[in-house]
Amino acid sequence: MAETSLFQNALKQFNKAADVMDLSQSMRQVLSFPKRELTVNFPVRMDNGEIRVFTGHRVQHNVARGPAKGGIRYHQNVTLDEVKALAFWMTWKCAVVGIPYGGGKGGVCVNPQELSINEIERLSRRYFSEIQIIIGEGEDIPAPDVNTNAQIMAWYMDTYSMNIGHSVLGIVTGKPLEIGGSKGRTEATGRGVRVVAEEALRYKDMDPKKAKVAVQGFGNVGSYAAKLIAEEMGSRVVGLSDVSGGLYNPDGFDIDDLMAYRDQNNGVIEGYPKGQKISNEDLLSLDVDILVPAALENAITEKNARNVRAKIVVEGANGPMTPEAEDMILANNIFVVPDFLANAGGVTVSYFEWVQGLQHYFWDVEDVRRALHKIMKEAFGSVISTMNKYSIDMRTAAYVDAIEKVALATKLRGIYP
Ligand SMILES: NC(=O)C1=CN([C@@H]2O[C@H](COP(=O)(O)OP(=O)(O)OC[C@H]3O[C@@H](n4cnc5c(N)ncnc54)[C@H](O)[C@@H]3O)[C@@H](O)[C@H]2O)C=CC1
Ligand SMILES: O=C(O)CCC(=O)C(=O)O
Repeated sequence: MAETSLFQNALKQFNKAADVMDLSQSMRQVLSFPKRELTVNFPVRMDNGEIRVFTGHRVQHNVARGPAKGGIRYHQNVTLDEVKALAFWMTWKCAVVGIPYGGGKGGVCVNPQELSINEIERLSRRYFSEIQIIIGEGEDIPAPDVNTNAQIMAWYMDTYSMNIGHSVLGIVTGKPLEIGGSKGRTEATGRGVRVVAEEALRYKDMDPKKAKVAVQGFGNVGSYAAKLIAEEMGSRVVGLSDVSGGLYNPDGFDIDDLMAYRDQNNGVIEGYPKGQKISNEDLLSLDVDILVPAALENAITEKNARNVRAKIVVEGANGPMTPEAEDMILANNIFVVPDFLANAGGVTVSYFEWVQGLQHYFWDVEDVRRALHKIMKEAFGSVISTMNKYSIDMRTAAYVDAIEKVALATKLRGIYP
């Protein structure tokens, strides 16, 4: 059976909102197509002296509201179709929270677990040089995503700066603090998830202190979402999982302890002693108030959607639910806070980092957190108003809010479809 295209799934979501807005066919076309798609095949010398050729992509979906912005992932399943979908969602993400960017995304088809740290450095530097023809601090600004981190951003920044001849802080975000990173960026996506999770509970008249939570994915997004939901909202995180499997503890996990364990244990939670072992499928069907899928796309499909028992799903990952699964989830009266709103905290603090880098003036962490909280809360409130105005689901409402902004920018710039 042919794999479902992630980009086609994303277009289905977009068209559902475009129908609600009665968006013209010509504007639909303008907003559907990616502006640029670059594929690069490039050689990397392995530690044993052999040369391997890797394939990477960088897609800029839309730049009507500002430079393209979005992360770069390293994963063995990266395809151009996936990167197109992820770039598409970045356009709506930046628009829904009102930061002045378009959407971009990149990826390299590689399993980084199979490479040494030196091989990853060589791959990162070569990939970044290859895509340099379309990036720039005013054109397209990459950031971390799955399996990339501050160290890799440092190599990107250094590679670009060497080629230009001086340090260019605004070329990438998610950098280490010592070379122009922003305080609060590492935790930012998880913090944004925590803000909308609390808003969703409030909207549903539920008490955060009594809420039970399950989180799929214990990387950057999942671990900080779990930590802040537990520490700041007082909710009990009873289920967690990653690529190695899941864990259940009805009393709630100590997230700092688990993060420390993961960091000493090849990046996975497998073998953590203070929890009962469960599978990733079991995790999705736990009897909790909030489920946070924060791993990869298509975690919830029509095959397992009927097992989801959470009252609220807050999508930390990009595209964790297929459109067919969402129909089933909504039919079961489960409230869904959509990905490109729920996980917009990361790009929002990336925006703060970019501004700080351009100005060479750096903020306190309290200022970063306060500004992030305000943006996330206001975007949530605005999408809820749109949802209630049109009697639509929250994802469609988030698209309506975002499409309105991008379509208006497109018209103002002189295209009149
Ligand atoms: N890092 C960021 O700032 C942002 C990331 N995202 C999205 O959040 C998601 C997670 O990204 P990060 O946390 O940055 O990646 P990461 O690489 O830090 O962590 C990914 C996590 O998912 C787990 N995982 C991988 N395959 C899995 C599977 N089949 N089942 C269960 N768990 C699995 C990994 O073990 C790891 O714990 C992705 O969809 C990403 O695009 C969205 C917004 C911003
Ligand atoms: O921080 C950024 O610029 C983008 C993060 C990202 O890739 C995402 O939000 O999916």
